Amino acid sequence: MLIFSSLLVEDCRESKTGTSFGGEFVLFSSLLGIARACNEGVPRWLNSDPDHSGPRRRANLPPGRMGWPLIGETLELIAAHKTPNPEPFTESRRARFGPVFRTHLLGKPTIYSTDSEVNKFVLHNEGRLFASSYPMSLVSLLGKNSLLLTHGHLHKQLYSLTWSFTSSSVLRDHLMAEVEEIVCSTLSTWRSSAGGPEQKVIYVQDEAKKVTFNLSVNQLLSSSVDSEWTEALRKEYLLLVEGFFSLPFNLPGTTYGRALQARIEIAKRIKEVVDRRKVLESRAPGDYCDLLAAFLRQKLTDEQIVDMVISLLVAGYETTSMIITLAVKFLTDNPPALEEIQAEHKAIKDGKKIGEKLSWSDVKSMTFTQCVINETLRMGNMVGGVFRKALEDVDIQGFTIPRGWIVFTSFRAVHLDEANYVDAHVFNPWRWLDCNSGSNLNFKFTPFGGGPRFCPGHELAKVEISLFLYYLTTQFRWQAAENDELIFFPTTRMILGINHLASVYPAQCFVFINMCIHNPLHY
Ligand code: HEM
Repeated sequence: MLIFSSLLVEDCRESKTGTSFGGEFVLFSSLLGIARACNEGVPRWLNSDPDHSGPRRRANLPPGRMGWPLIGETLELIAAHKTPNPEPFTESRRARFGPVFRTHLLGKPTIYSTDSEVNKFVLHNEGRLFASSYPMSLVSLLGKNSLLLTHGHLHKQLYSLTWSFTSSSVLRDHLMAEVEEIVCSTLSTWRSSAGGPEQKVIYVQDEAKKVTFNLSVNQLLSSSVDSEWTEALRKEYLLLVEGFFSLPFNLPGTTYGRALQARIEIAKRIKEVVDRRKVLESRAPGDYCDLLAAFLRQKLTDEQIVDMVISLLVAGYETTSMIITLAVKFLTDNPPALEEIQAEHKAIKDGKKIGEKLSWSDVKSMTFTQCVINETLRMGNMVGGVFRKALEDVDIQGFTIPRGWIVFTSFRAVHLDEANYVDAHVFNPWRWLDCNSGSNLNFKFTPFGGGPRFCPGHELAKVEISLFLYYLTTQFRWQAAENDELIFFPTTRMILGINHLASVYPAQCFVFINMCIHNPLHY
């Protein structure tokens, strides 16, 4: 899956809100000997048109500007997304050129679409007119057999395998109990051990990440690994993810070099689990029912298994944990919404015996919770859009997208367009009451993408978020301890890391840094 941030640019999170760029990228730009060159009127060798679109095709291009040679408008894009308000990048171009414009991003000439109809057309034609496209750094780190990178028959096989492990029935019969257990055990560590009033710092983003990572590992490898193994893998995995946002220079000490090393280590660890499992399966076939068992049954090679495990961890980890974190933030900032979700959860809890777990129908009955999740997905835009490559010249809305060009389908622009949502920048979960399923709305709501690559984990993600919010609101009360803001590069995240200070009172409360929690309410 492509997040805006899966780029070839160096991450420089240390600068948090600044618009400076990492050393590798600055070096890269200097090497290019930057000279501003708009598409019109530059010498041919400077005109960054690697596909050499002929005059006919160029005449039909959507309007726009290509920015600097080779790096195009990448710096402007990143600078905008390192602020809490990246919209001007898109809005200024949309106002000047219309909803579909050309630009040059991440080394490629790009058609940038803020139009839901164009997005729909592009995503539905995956594999025919367009193919998903990822930067080189990501390809090497994920591995060529990753579900996100495969095409054709292999993609279909791996996709339906993944889908079969996240379907409603699997969720209802198996996965939900696992999610519940992991959420409850994570939240139980927040409680005051002494039982008296005390203050405690809770890092909600980290806590959410523990939940989603542990769950993914469980789902993939089940009981074949213990918590120590999982934590060691998570550390390597964090290094790997850093590499997604770096220049693909495999030099010692670079982010990308460290990420490649981490990938080798992760592959070794996963391979050990696979070898152990093969022995166990040969002694007692059919004892396991996780994804690894399914991969082995389908006779995937070790290399394919490693790539699949890595890509599934990538796809579900940061996306879901960040939406959990954002949902807590939006609720904290909106007391009426918080009260309503608390009331919904309390009504469910009141109908339960002490310690009784949630049922599938309980989750399905959480109407307002689903509204909160939809609104968080719309405003949070964890996946701001996806990149596709045109496999041939494609004519659409009177324009031609030349073969080899990239199309960026911006979900973010559609989700925050006033023409699609009244007061689009206001968190208003009630807007979903009339259309709770949030199913696509004719491509005006696509947090999980669309077409043949529609997110196979969308239901699982919603269950994880619902359960986290349920146990949070029924066990704790909280208040914001300090303000924080969202930025969108290299991924959607809080500037301060959305760390929450929890002030814990005996059976009553928790507070966070940034947003906070109050107390365990007897559960
Ligand atoms: C809130 C959480 C999530 C969001 C916002 C999200 C969003 C997306 C989006 C937009 C895509 C489409 C990418 C494209 O078209 O290129 C996608 C694909 C994918 N997602 Fe998710 N996702 C989430 C959670 C999960 C989870 C929990 C899993 C775990 C199974 C998962 C697994 C995948 C996979 C494997 C793909 C690739 C499908 C393909 O390329 O065929 N996602 N996701």
